[in-house]
Amino acid sequence: AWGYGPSDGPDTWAESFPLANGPRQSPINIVPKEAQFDPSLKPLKIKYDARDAKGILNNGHSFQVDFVDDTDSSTLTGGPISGTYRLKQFHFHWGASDDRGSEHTINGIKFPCELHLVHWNTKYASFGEAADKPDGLAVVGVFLKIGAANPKLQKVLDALDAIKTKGKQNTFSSFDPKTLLPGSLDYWTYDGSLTTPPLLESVTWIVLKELISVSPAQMVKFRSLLFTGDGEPVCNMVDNYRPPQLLKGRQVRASFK
Ligand SMILES: CC(C)NC[C@H](O)COc1ccc(S(N)(=O)=O)cc1
Ligand SMILES: [Zn+2]
Repeated sequence: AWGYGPSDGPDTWAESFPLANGPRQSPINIVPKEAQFDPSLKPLKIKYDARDAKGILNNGHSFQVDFVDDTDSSTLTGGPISGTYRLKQFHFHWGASDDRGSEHTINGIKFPCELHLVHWNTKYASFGEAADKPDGLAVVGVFLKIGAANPKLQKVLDALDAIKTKGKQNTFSSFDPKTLLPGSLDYWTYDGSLTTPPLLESVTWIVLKELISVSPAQMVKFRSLLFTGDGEPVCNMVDNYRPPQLLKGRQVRASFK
């Protein structure tokens, strides 16, 4: 199976997942000066209901917080997308040290961590149905930068001790991920893909310009997770990021001047 190590990492993924060399792969390096301001882009409209939070899972690649998505109670609309997209889960990517960990980069700069809020287009019946359609998914990306401890992260980080190893999951309730977002919803947007196998080219990426903070001690919590399952040789869950991919002629648009 795939991973982030020398023998199963991003450079090997094309062997089993030919989309790895496709025309709209993610992440990318964002060069703000080359992004075109698009006045037709609408403001992002994000409406989440804390009661939709369901569980937290170590999936062996990251950890994710899953949401109930059988109604339009937690949705993303506006921005570059048309129609209604429902929140399915959020997860993170991070590094072994504070100098790396994000998937998208800005002018080649890597951040220590990146948050992904994954939504699916309700014109399809489910996430699984939407996942391989060109307009199937919309992921909001948020960069985390080292600074003061972020109190909004703490509930998530405190839940990690119970899901240390691959496959472990726990209940996780009453959490509004909107509290993780920065004050400004200015964004860059481009057509891309899942950043992990199966690398499906189904994602409208919406990367926020404003960062949120995370402290070094909080980063240590992320790094306390394991890629490996109970009873397997221990492998710390770190550097679970794919590096930037070729733009291949794609336009990156900005919602702001
Ligand atoms: C093919 C479908 C049904 N299964 C996909 C699997 O759950 C993985 O889903 C995802 C969802 C989001 C991302 S990211 N890092 O681009 O936000 C990557 C994989
Ligand atoms: Zn992700």
